[in-house]
Amino acid sequence: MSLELVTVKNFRNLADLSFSPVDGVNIIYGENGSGKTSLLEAIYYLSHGKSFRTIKYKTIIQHHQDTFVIHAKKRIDQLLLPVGISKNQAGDTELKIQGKVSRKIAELAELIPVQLITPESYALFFGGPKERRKFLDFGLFHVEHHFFSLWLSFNKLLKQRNALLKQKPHNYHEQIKYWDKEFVRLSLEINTLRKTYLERFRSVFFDKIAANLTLIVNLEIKYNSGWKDEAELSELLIQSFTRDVKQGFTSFGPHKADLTFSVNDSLVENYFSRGQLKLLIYALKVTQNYIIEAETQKQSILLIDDLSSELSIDTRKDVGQLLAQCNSQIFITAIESESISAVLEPMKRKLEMFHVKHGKLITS
Ligand SMILES: Nc1ncnc2c1ncn2[C@@H]1O[C@H](COP(=O)(O)OP(=O)(O)OP(=O)(O)O)[C@@H](O)[C@H]1O
Repeated sequence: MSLELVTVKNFRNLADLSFSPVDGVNIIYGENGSGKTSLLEAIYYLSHGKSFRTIKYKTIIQHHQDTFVIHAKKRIDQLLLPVGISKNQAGDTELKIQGKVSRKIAELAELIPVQLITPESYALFFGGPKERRKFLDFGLFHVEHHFFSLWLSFNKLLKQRNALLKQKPHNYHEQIKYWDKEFVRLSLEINTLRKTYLERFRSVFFDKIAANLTLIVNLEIKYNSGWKDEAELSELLIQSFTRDVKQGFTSFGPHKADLTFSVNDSLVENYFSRGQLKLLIYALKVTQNYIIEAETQKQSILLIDDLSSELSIDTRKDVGQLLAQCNSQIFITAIESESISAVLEPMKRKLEMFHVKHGKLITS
């Protein structure tokens, strides 16, 4: 179920790199600027159709080249499924799954669940609610088939509602009332799926993945929708109507929900040290992958950029214990491979080291 062969062409400083990762832990090490993060970025791009570093695709295409290509073979039972994505300077994207052109990145995303941990992952706590909704919905996207189409329908409706608001209607008229019935119905469905998923998430997180972490004593994970039921959301839409018209957007609904992580009534970002926050990020992402793997039989991928930064040896061991609990194919970057030996100790997985230098793999 893992990625077995990855080829990256004209992607940042990776002119033409091919490697065969193992179904276990893949360490990508090398000097600053050698191309380690670019390699993770390429794997991420293959699943998400976008970079985690920039929205400007032209900065990704190698200088003086027209098109980048990322290609991989994904094992599904006995089958080796070729998947690929390319993008050129004109902005044309081509996705291919088993030789057939696909128009939907969601198809690739569904096939290859890729999660990422970087030094910027603190955004889960310090960033806005959007980051936390994205985290929750990533899990739902993979385990709840119905969720994606529901989310697309909701977003279409939200756009229509906002367009209506921008026409500055004078009162809460029939047409809006009509749209709002559907808006409330979809909101309710999304909320129910999120809450059910979060219940499952909490039980896996507290009872299994993070059960031995002293860090999580008194940790609370809460979903705040901003309303409790159909009647309350309907009422809030009416009450906030004048304000919504002024703003030109809808202020209540699942697009405004948030997750909070707190300890003793303090948000973790105001309470935990950076090392503790990082450990919590690992625990949350491993939980997510564990659930995806348990419920879909798909193997997920965990990309970890610069693992050793800000983590003491003991915390690295804790990270190793956490990582040992999921079956994900793992890619870890480090400047020196020795810096992560404490992480690797508790993991009884196949291990392979890849040394990157000036955008190329060095066989040592
Ligand atoms: N479009 C591009 N074309 C060619 N080279 C690029 C392009 N974009 C970035 N680079 C170069 O790619 C190199 C690899 O960067 P990358 O971030 O992958 O390095 P890294 O090994 O992760 O380094 P660090 O350990 O410092 O994080 C950098 O030297 C960067 O200048």
